[in-house]
Amino acid sequence: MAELLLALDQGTTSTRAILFGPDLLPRAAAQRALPQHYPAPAWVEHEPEDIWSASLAVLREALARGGAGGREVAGLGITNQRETALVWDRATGRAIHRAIVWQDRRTAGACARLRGDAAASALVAERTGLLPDPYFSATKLAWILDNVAGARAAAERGDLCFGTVDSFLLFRLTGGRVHATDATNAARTMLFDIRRGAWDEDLLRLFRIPAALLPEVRDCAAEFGTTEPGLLGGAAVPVRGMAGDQQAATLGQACFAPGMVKATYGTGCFALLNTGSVAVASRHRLLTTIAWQLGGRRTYALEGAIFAAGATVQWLRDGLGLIAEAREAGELAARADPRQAVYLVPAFTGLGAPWWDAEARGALFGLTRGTTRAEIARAALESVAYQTADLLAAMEADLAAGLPDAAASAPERRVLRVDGGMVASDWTMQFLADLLGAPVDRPTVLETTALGAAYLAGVQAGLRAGPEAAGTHWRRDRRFLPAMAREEAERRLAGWRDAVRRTLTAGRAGDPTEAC
Ligand SMILES: Nc1ncnc2c1ncn2[C@@H]1O[C@H](COP(=O)(O)OP(=O)(O)O)[C@@H](O)[C@H]1O
Ligand SMILES: O=P(O)(O)OC[C@H](O)CO
Repeated sequence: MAELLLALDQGTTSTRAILFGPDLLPRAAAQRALPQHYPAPAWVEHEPEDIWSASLAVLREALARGGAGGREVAGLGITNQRETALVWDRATGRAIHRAIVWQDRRTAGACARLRGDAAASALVAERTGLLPDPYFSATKLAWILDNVAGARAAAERGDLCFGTVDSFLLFRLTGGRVHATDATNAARTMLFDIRRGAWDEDLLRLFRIPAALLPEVRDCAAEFGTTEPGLLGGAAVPVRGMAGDQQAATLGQACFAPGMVKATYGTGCFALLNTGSVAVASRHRLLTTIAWQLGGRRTYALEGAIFAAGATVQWLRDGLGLIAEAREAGELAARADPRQAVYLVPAFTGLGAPWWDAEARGALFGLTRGTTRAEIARAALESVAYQTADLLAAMEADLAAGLPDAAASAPERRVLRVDGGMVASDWTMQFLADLLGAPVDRPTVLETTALGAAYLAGVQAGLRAGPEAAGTHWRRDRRFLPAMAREEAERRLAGWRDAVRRTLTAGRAGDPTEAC
């Protein structure tokens, strides 16, 4: 009987496939690194054929390692790096340009002009819940249409397809039969009305995007078609789940109730707070996004993105040479002099939410002759917790203003569920709990993104109950409880906010709860 669930997690730096049992416990996995291309400063591209070949390879490998054939798979769930834009030929499936990655800043000028236009900015915010920023797909797509010879005319004739990575992979897996995406990925394009759940004609006009390019938008758990029989284990595997990676992680963390929040600590950090059926408009420069769409009903989230989380540890290792391996950062931090107040503001590529200061650059404060690599390592790990505290403070303020019931009535809201490579650091997780004054829960399955995709496929296959049902697949590995006195935590937070204020470019305040 087909009861296995296969998840494909196509991320920015790697592509993973995990085969899960019907109990949602991982059985086998495979992974490939994804080459990055930097053709100009601040440009980041991926080769579409690399994305495709790595995806196919890891799917086949995970099946082989799990000793399973395609026939035993009840559903494949696809989850992906979000916003990254691809355009391909509808007849051949060949991309007409490399994928323009979410980190790519080539359209910063166009976005700055848009931000200068109050009516256009308001339209973007109101319809999409986003801010005019190169991060999102719309201006990347427009760039491809304007810079690849003949692309715009071909798009208008309906000869081309646009999609995020999920949509591209689905098209390839189904042999070009299905051009579709899901609501969470559509929500990151800056072309989608998140309240109506439909592509928005005003935005298509604003960004000059022909509607003929766009994929059909489906629920996150849906019939997305079947894979070509020759591709996976000799069978046509049904694709039954799809979600952007941070939304999939929110499902993997079972943050099903309004007020529940998860943070994923990889290179950067993405925190999502479930706001239920209400799309809360942020007054603190957080994003409003679709958490998932099931049975045609949308659940929304507030999202905050931090650009440098694990990246600060990579900097300690590769930039400064202070450590040889990531895990040494925690050991070093534990030996730091507790009397020294050293702060690192890791604005290596500017600061994300709630500041959105692209021009700010990193800074170290509080150095003395007694400062050693231990205090710097501690400041680097602490910076991740301080930034999380800023995000959560902004979320709390938005929630209180936009959803007072959830703010008051969700006891789980005070617990932060964490995942991603960096949560291996017990030292950092303990400091996070200390600073937040709230429990921090680390689950047993840390691959929450793949877990979320498998969960969606399982719901569609009828093997799992949907989020409304009682019970959960989530299991705790460890809870970190706050052990620091509140006054001490507040004193440290005040020191951090002073450091941020001194790092921000002129005219910005250093208090994350000040409305914009
Ligand atoms: N024990 C550890 N302590 C601190 N940071 C760690 C530890 N292990 C891994 N990391 C950090 O976690 C990040 C990798 O996490 P991962 O979830 O794989 O990221 P991504 O998906 O963004 O590539 C790296 O930036 C690494 O520096
Ligand atoms: O691929 P990741 O894990 O770095 O996630 C990227 C995000 O989806 C970008 O929005």
